[in-house]
Amino acid sequence: MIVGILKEIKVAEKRVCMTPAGVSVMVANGHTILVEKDAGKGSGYEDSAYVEAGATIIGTPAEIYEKSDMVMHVKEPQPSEYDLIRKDQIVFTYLHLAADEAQTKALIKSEAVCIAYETIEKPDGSLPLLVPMSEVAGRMAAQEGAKYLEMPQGGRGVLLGGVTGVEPATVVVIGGGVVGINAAKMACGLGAKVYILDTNLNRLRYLDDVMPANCFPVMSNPVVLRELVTKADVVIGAVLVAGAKAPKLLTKDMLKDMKDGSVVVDVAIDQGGCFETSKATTHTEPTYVVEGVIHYCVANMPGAVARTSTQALTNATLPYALQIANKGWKQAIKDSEEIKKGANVVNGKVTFKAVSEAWNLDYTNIDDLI
Ligand SMILES: NC(=O)C1=CN([C@@H]2O[C@H](COP(=O)(O)OP(=O)(O)OC[C@H]3O[C@@H](n4cnc5c(N)ncnc54)[C@H](O)[C@@H]3O)[C@@H](O)[C@H]2O)C=CC1
Ligand SMILES: CC(=O)C(=O)O
Ligand SMILES: [Mg+2]
Repeated sequence: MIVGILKEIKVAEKRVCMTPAGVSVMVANGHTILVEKDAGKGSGYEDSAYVEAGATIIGTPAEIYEKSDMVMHVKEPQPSEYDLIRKDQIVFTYLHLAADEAQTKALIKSEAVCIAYETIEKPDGSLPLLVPMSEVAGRMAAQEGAKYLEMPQGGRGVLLGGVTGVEPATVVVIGGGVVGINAAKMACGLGAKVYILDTNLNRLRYLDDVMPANCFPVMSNPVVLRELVTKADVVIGAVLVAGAKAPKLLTKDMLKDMKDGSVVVDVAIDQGGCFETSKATTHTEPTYVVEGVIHYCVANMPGAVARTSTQALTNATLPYALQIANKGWKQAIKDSEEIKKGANVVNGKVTFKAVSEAWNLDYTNIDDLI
């Protein structure tokens, strides 16, 4: 198969979807790999490293779309690419369609086969291609919270860990999955008092077992949330209902009761955000203020630590890219329930239920298309 590795064009996005090491594995499996010029530069991989791994360097995204059977990205295709996507072409990347109606419609129109990293799901319910970036974003969320609490950044001037004789900051993490546990680990490590909320009792039991003594796992409900956010210096939004729009848990009304100069980090913004006042921001302008509360809502947080993220992402995506390239998309889906769950829009049909529900579109079972 001819596989195209596109350069990221989202604002300040420096990741690339495959390292040269990943390319060498694809080439060893008999695939032709086209890499857009300078695709790896932001992550520290020169074109020469890709050539050494057996790839061909291509000058423009248009040429990659024209020549490839499968195109790969990190972030969702941007509007400038919509018309380049071809019928029957495989598009394999993060899509987050339940938060993006325009992209959903563009992918339907393209009649391409769009497989989303973030909805590929293992039998135990885990999301193997989301996990590495959730680890990164969770860890970063604690760092961003600490940073924006500093006064030069507009924060209320509280040190996350406090010091001898002075109370530490209070951090509330909503959602105790991969993002949540990673955010909580970092905040706990810095000495903050951390509440982590989830609706899944088994998950709370697990958190209770593994987290340190300054972490308090709590059953999530609106009453508890309202009470905790009034005490919070940092609130981190980390909930997910796979592939669906995030529920709005922190309301504008609750926000009014928060302390001025406190910080909210909505990691779930890629699925539309779990705070009522969230709107997506970029690394060049990451924050804005509502009701005196600093909002950080960057939808591609791992892009800021591209070197780490690119390696972690390739480690996870490569085995799936390989299966799709080796077998073709139909056979790969027939053989793998995990990849089947990744199918979001196929040949003009929406094949992921939560996406069809988000935009009131007809749903087609993928089994009818393979
Ligand atoms: N902004 C960014 O750069 C990035 C964003 N993300 C996003 O972060 C979000 C979280 O991802 P993961 O941690 O990997 O998901 P996950 O599936 O590991 O964890 C989500 C957790 O939320 C809990 N949950 C669901 N509904 C809830 C509710 N109403 N109240 C409290 N908890 C609830 C679930 O029980 C689960 O434990 C996703 O939207 C993901 O796409 C991930 C990576 C990067
Ligand atoms: C998961 C995601 O949205 C990201 O890594 O950018
Ligand atoms: Mg206020």
